Amino acid sequence: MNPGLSILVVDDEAEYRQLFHILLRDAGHEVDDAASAADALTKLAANAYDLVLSDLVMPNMDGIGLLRAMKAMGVPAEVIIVTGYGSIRNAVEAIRSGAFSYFIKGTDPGELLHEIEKINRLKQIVRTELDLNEPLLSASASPKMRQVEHVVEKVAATDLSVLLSGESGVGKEVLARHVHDNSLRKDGPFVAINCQAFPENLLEAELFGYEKGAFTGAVGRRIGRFEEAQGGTFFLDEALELSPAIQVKLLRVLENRSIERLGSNKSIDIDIRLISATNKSAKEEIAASRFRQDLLFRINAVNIQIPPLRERREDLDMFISYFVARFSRKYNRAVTAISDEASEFLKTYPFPGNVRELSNIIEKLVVFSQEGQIELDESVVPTDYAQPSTGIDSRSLRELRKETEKSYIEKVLIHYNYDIGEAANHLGITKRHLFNKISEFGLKY
Ligand SMILES: Nc1ncnc2c1ncn2[C@@H]1O[C@H](COP(=O)(O)OP(=O)(O)OP(=O)(O)O)[C@@H](O)[C@H]1O
Repeated sequence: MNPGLSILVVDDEAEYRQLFHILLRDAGHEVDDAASAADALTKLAANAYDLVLSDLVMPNMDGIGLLRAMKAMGVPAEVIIVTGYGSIRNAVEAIRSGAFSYFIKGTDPGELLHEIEKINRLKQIVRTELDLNEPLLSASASPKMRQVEHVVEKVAATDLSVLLSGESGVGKEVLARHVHDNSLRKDGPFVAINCQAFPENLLEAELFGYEKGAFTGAVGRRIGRFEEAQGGTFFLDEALELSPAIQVKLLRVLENRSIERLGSNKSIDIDIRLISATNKSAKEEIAASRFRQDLLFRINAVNIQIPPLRERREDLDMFISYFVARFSRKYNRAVTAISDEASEFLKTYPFPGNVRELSNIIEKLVVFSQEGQIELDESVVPTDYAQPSTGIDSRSLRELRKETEKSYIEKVLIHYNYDIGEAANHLGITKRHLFNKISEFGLKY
């Protein structure tokens, strides 16, 4: 449950002020009220509110006037307009003037609370004061991840070798850097190499370096990665992919704590801490004789298994908030809400690509966000997750969905005589979402 918002209720009728006051206070929000737009502007100048819930029809300045005055003053609070006149024109005007949402007096107050909860979801990001320059590695709600954090805390400051196992994208490299940053070697270098990225002959030269003339093309001396990592941490990604020949050489390095550059017999002492990563099962690689048991002992003093994201769904909310905040900042987008559809997708999608995939998806959703709201954009949803079309023609799934949606929404609107509340209810979406669809599809109302 998110902590409450600070809300200013603006209504010229005392009875409604009181009603909303009680409703919102009971839902855990902090409530203040004002009897006119002028009164509200005075309060807004003196206090910070997250949300203004304003009546539309008031003497002197009405709700839309208040909204415009707030925008002109640069008040950042969201606005929900309340009216007893459930006409769509007022609602559309309020939304066009920048209101977050619209509520019709006398309809289900649960819907109002639901809209407020949407605003609240993202306000938490600002409140949690996440350090967006740092990865999210503590305060996990998942017992499996807490165990990982516990082990990392214990071993970071030692020189023990660590093998990080886990699927692609779970954050093995992120964790390796974290171990380094919390080790006694933190002022030394962190040198990462992906074993799969190099063909075998090049990998050896890359790791050990070479002297001029060591092989054709070795036109000058080159320091290898082991040497570059002197005094720091050496991160060997995809370590179980190493060829048998390189495995023997690595074993020798770890046993002797020294290397020789290619083309030289001079031994150079090496002071590194080794962290390796793999998405394979060490047990299987050993059983299939693809990896040496003696080398595994050396690289695996401590084994840390990072669970896939689908096994730590408790952390999804935290990651969603973190990435939304991070990409909002990166693209300078003031995201204030996630639509129900987008939220539902993010909470149910299995994320086979783990944290990397979640991060990529949220980055695109933030880029596509409109009016501060993240909507579920079909082009962002992985294709194997989208529903397939029934007939085959030249239309993309996206076009087909749009057409089907447009004609269905039109039918529902006609059926309910353009009563937005009823139509939205029937469609199972919010009024705001329906307004967006009406304007997106250019529907008449
Ligand atoms: N805890 C985290 N906090 C923030 N971002 C994270 C975290 N874990 C993973 N990421 C994001 O996911 C991406 C993938 O992370 P990383 O490269 O560490 O995964 P990996 O397990 O090493 O993947 P691979 O096996 O494919 O190399 C990173 O670029 C980062 O953006």
